Amino acid sequence: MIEARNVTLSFGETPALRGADLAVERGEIVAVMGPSGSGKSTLLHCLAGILVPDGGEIHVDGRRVDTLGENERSALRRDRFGFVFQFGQLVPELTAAENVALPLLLAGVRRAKALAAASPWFGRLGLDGLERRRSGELSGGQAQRVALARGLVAGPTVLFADEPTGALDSLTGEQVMDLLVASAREQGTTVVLVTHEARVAAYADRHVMVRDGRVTSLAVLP
Ligand SMILES: Nc1ncnc2c1ncn2[C@@H]1O[C@H](COP(=O)(O)OP(=O)(O)OP(=O)(O)O)[C@@H](O)[C@H]1O
Repeated sequence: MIEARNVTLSFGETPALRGADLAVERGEIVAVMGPSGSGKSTLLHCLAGILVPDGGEIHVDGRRVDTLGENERSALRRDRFGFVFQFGQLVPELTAAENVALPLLLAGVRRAKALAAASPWFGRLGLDGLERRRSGELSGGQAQRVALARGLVAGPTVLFADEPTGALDSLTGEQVMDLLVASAREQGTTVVLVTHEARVAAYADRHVMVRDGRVTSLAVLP
């Protein structure tokens, strides 16, 4: 489903990726671990077509991602990928329901239909009654569950999650991870999860370590 081969990327003089290789099977949940600054987020951004590598190849869901133009990459992100980031990054002016519906609205789905598709996610993720709140009126855990619903509402083939529980306390983080994993399994969504926390990585089927811009080890979790 995902294959990265010898991916390199530098920010000016700083090499962030120095020949990273990664393969992820369809439906697999893979945790990308490693020290701060090792290149985890850069690798995720390359896989997701947010950043374009300097070298190497990236194939995701049958498409070569690294050679696509900006418009094609943005269409691929919108249509096939879902995202959850550390701080949720909800649009503050929109209600929770509108935030969840956003990927559908951006894909051209009519407002009523998009909001109808967003609606079941509130019950599914324990957010009933919060549909009309804005992000400033949600707790961190609620906001992150809204962000998770937004990441999954369009039925992505791959969910990219970068430290999705990084801003949450451990209990709230566990609730978010339980929901993320259950929802991904239910939809058969492949998940690439960047985390530096072993507790979070333990939710994955497998973890890989990134060190100095390379994927250095593969391990099957017990
Ligand atoms: N936009 C940028 N401009 C310049 N340098 C960058 C940029 N993004 C990342 N880097 C550098 O690239 C390297 C890899 O960064 P990256 O964010 O991928 O690491 P990370 O493993 O995700 O770290 P963390 O766990 O701290 O988030 C680091 O040296 C970082 O300083």
